[in-house]
Amino acid sequence: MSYVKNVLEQVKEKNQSQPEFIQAVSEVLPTLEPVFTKHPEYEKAALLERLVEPERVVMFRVPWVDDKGNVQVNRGMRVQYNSAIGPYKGGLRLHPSVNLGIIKFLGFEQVFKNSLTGTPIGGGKGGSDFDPKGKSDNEVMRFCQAFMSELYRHIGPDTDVPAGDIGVGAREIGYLFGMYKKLTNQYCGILTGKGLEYGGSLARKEATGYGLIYFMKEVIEAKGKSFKDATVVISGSGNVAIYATEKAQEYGAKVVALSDSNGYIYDPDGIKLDIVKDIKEVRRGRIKEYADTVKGAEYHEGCSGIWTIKCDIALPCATQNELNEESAKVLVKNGVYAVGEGANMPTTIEGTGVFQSSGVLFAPGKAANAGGVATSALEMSQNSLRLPWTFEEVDQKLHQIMINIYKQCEQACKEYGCEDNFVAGANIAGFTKVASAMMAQGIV
Ligand SMILES: NC(=O)C1=CN([C@@H]2O[C@H](COP(=O)(O)OP(=O)(O)OC[C@H]3O[C@@H](n4cnc5c(N)ncnc54)[C@H](O)[C@@H]3O)[C@@H](O)[C@H]2O)C=CC1
Ligand SMILES: O=C(O)CCC(=O)C(=O)O
Repeated sequence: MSYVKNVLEQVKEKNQSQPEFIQAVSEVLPTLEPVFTKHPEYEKAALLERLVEPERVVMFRVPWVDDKGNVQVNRGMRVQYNSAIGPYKGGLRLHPSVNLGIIKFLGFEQVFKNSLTGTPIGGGKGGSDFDPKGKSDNEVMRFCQAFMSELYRHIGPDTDVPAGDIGVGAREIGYLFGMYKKLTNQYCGILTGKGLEYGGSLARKEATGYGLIYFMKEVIEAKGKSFKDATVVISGSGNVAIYATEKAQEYGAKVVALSDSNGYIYDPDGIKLDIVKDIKEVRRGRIKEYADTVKGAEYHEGCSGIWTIKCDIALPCATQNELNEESAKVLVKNGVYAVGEGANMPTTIEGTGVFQSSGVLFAPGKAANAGGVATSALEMSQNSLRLPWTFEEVDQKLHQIMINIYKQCEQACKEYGCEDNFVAGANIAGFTKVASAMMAQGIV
């Protein structure tokens, strides 16, 4: 058995109750075989055994009091995965499904993604099984304060810089920042995705969605295709989905569907984004309300039906494993030619296999959605400089970073003979830099 296969077997053995983590590692490791063949010294340094194990996992209780005066207890965690190329960096997720295996899969992905951005950030991820849905602002604030009252001792602007993810937006970042400042008496860039009034960066809110479209533009234009007049289906209706829709529309695409965890909307005339923003960003409502407002739009219960809509480009931007083998086959049958992951690991391994074997251009999340964390790194730079950049400056840097990520993936594919396999390209390109840094830093 090869070294890589052996390590993968160990990961499966040791983490049996963490299916998402095993899935993420199983997607990455086999694609790294040729790198290990080229670098036998990595095996001697047990590089892979060290890479798959987080440097540190912190798990803690989060007690808070709800509006009725009842004490609630959630579980909080932060996985500080790898700091070879910079301080740990990655979002916080608040969702009832959060568990250690999910946060580990996200942290593992983040290591490669952050490396691809070309900025000096290591990988981490955190969160809690707290469900912000249906909670009052005061309850969310008390939860965030309780969460930070433990987390603050493990993070720092040069140690670990969290940000948002599912369920964590500007409101939550504000409450977390306020508590960190109170506890430490320090005003610093401890979180990214901050409000513009207190150290946030212009274009961070838009960055993941815009970055996805910038990346996909490179992918499809290399094959003579364009967003102009393309029919696009996007799942989710949160931060990533909304701004992917905005940029795709700006490039002339017709986005015909969006979803949330209850169901999806189909608007054959093209989604009216101002209505979605009002529902989701202002009123925190359900996507169903769109069909109540817009004539000719349909609402369907259930999430996976969105993939039965005929489209040229599909962009899963909601959550992990939302696009399975069966849905992938339907998309292929309906003529999809490109799929770009705005979410983290939204496609199952089998679904990815269907796209790849059908010649569909498939862009994995760790490359395609890296624009968010890349812009977080730009926010950190602005915080260190104590100077804000204009929207245009940040957006232009983001665009260039996404082009560079595309080029790195393409280059790795060429070098290792896996042309157009962006999964392998992204894994190899992301891994190479982290591996060199780990080798240079000795056995730590
Ligand atoms: N916000 C960011 O900067 C980045 C986010 N991501 C990833 O993008 C994905 C979405 O994150 P955000 O937009 O930030 O979160 P969000 O909380 O703003 O939105 C998530 C959306 O997905 C929907 N959703 C949840 N489960 C669903 C399901 N099973 N089917 C359909 N819709 C579902 C929710 O209703 C919500 O509309 C996640 O996988 C996240 O890890 C990746 C890179 C950066
Ligand atoms: O901006 C960040 O630090 C976090 C982004 C994130 O969580 C992700 O890339 O999945």
